Amino acid sequence: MKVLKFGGTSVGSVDSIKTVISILEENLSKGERIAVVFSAMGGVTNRLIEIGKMAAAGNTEYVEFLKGVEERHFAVVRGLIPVKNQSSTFAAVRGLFNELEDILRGVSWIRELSERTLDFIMSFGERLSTLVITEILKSKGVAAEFCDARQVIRTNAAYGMGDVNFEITNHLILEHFAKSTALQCITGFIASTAEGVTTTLGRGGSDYTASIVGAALEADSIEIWTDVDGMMTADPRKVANAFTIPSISYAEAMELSHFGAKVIYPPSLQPAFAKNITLKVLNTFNTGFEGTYVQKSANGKEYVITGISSIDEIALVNIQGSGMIGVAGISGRLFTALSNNAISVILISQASSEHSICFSIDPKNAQKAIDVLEKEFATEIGLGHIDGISVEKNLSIVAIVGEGMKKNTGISGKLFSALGKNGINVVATAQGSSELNISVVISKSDLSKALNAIHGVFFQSETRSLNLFIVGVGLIGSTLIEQIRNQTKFLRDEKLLNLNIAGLSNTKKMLLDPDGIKPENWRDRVMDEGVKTSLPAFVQRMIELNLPNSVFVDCTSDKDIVQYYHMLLDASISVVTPNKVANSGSYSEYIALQRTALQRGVKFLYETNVGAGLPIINTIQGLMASGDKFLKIEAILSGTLSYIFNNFGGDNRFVDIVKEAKAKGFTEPDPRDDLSGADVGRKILILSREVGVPLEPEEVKISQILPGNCLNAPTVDAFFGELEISNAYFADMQAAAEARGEKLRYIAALENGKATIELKTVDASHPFYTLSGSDNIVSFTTERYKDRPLVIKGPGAGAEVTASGVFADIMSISSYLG
Ligand SMILES: NC(=O)C1=CN([C@@H]2O[C@H](COP(=O)(O)OP(=O)(O)OC[C@H]3O[C@@H](n4cnc5c(N)ncnc54)[C@H](OP(=O)(O)O)[C@@H]3O)[C@@H](O)[C@H]2O)C=CC1
Ligand SMILES: N[C@@H](CC=O)C(=O)O
Ligand code: NA
Repeated sequence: MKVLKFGGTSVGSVDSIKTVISILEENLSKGERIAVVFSAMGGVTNRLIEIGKMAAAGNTEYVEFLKGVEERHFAVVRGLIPVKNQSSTFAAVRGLFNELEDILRGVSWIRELSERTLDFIMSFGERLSTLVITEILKSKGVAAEFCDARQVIRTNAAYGMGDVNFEITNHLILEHFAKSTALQCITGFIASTAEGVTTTLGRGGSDYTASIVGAALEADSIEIWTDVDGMMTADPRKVANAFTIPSISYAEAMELSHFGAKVIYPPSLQPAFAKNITLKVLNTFNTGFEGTYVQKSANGKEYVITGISSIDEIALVNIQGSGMIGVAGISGRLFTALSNNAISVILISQASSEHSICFSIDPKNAQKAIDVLEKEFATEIGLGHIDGISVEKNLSIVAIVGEGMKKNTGISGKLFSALGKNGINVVATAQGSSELNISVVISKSDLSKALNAIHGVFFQSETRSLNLFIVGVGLIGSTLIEQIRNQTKFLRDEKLLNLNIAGLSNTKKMLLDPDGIKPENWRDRVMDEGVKTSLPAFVQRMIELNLPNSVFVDCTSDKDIVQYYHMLLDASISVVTPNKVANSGSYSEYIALQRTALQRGVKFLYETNVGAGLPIINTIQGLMASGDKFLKIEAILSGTLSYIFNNFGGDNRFVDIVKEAKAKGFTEPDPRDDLSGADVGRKILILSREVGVPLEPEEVKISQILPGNCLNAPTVDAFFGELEISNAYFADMQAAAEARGEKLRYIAALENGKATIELKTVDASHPFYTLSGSDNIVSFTTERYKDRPLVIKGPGAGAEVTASGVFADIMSISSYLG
């Protein structure tokens, strides 16, 4: 025996009822014994309540509303019953509406709508839908019978939420089913008292009916047909990656649905659970969907948690005071006072210090709770034993649920770290000792971010998203976007990672789109949809969007942008940048950024500040963390100058080689920064700071390679002009070195706390002699690398290597976020 239940949407239209009929026919064709429970047509119950209230208020417009409800039922009769059989059903439906009209007239006359009357009015919803569908089945030759649940389900007279008398009910159901083998079409939601007065079953009503009938008949299974694909790992409206849970235990279903998952209302399924009956949640609108199985214990769990749920809006009440410590009975009085005033408590948290108790409630009850508690504890407040009672609003609860928590450690760690890394403050937390649920109270504005971040870390075989906001789409920025484009499939398939470009900007236009800007058409979109650039607006919008796993990527060489780093890190947004400005300003600024990132638990990564993609900063940070001491650094840190000195000579003009370096993407946006030594100066300064030498920019001693006329050129064009006329200056320098069998090298060094940059000539015995292209080389002498220094060498400038270094920083944030 199987009991099927179809909800309001499933019986809400001609088309959906057609599907319902075919599902029933298919079951019958297999020879399976089934019974079926129907809800009222979607929206009808609410409409009937509204109509009842209108009538009670003397508003005669209810008559029109009622006509609408009648018409919906007539439309189903017309649509699904052959014309020759329609009249008897029309008559039966009309009969019910006549009865309803009489009652409503009575309500409007006496202007009173008791719970008892309302139950009776509501009962028409299920009676009508079930009557019509029974007639449709009969017209198709199915041996179907209308079963008015008021004949078989007995409750007390608690109108609105009748308390079922199972002993009598079970007996009545068994007796009823013994009488006939026809398909019983049962009205959901309704019941009656022993005196025959109509009652309803409260929340989850028709599910409850199915559960009561299924349990009484000891059915093999109960199928709850809804309009969604079963129970999901999270609310799909809030978490795009949410997916269907294939199997879930009764207890988990209880926990999940308590917090928002409205697909089923498990308390109403208790009778079926008590008899160990398997419940399947299926989708009338997707009959291929296999369903969520709800059973005593779930099978084959792939993840440690089963789902995440939330309550969007709660208020947190806090009561605290030193007089509460060690005093028995405070919480007893507190919760009794609340319960006496019908204030339901959603979550409770008390630390072992007993200094405070906080609990969350529906915000509607907040003021009432304060009044009640101030009255209850008036004496203690007067004596100063209790400081007072405060309420915080605009909060939400997020709960992770799953029986896997019992067996696995580190779950709460994972939860809190996902929240922490996304800068989400946990206001309160509670975990039951059943270890089935960990709940956290957070700010409502962080709800969506929290749900997505948590879903990402717990359901990792689902693709996670990193949201990138890239400012600067010049050489490096656009190369980065191209690399992202080429790696999209690999990252998605192999790393389950989606790099979502949620914002882009250059100096003219900016575009933010949380749904993503595709790397395939970003130029067109920025051009067409972008608005005038405003960095403050870009940053503000980013913070407002509050997307989880956000990363700000600064691919400019702008000075002003740096002031936003703090704000971003403070908002728990990681920053990745090849821009050296922030780290080469004052030491206090450098250290402040490091601290903010550390405090906020986010990342500030800038590997490409020195040696482009070469792993220089990471190497230093690794050595420093493990306790090595740096004794000396010697390095060639300019890709541009390296390229120039490796290629200048012979017939080549100096200015042409500089232009080549620029064309190859080695130079700074302003090549004077490279040739003036400023760029190398910034790099050795950053390296000094990384190894623990707190230098200021002016302490780096830079010796110039440029003659004064070039150095002072006011514009880039003028600079190239001066280079043209200074060719002999550079040619002589190069020739003199060559004559000695040596090469020109612009070498930065840090030793004894002093940073210097000098143009030197090196002979073939020097490790810096054999460089080519835009090579950088760094030699670290440390306590551990004393006899033979640690050397890192390779191309240290260029679009591809720099963009890939930025990419690597982004990837390391993705692994950090987990
Ligand atoms: N080239 C290399 O090998 C290496 C470069 N770097 C660093 O990479 C960074 C980028 O260099 P590169 O790509 O060559 O520079 P580009 O000049 O090619 O690009 C800079 C981009 O930043 C944009 N931009 C500048 N200021 C702002 C602002 N205030 N708001 C919005 N957008 C802005 C520019 O917009 P618009 O197009 O409108 O001008 C442009 O899109 C620099 O900091 C550089 O030092 C680091 C290591 C190696
Ligand atoms: N312009 C720089 C690029 C890397 O920082 C260089 O030439 O090294
Ligand atoms: Na680097």
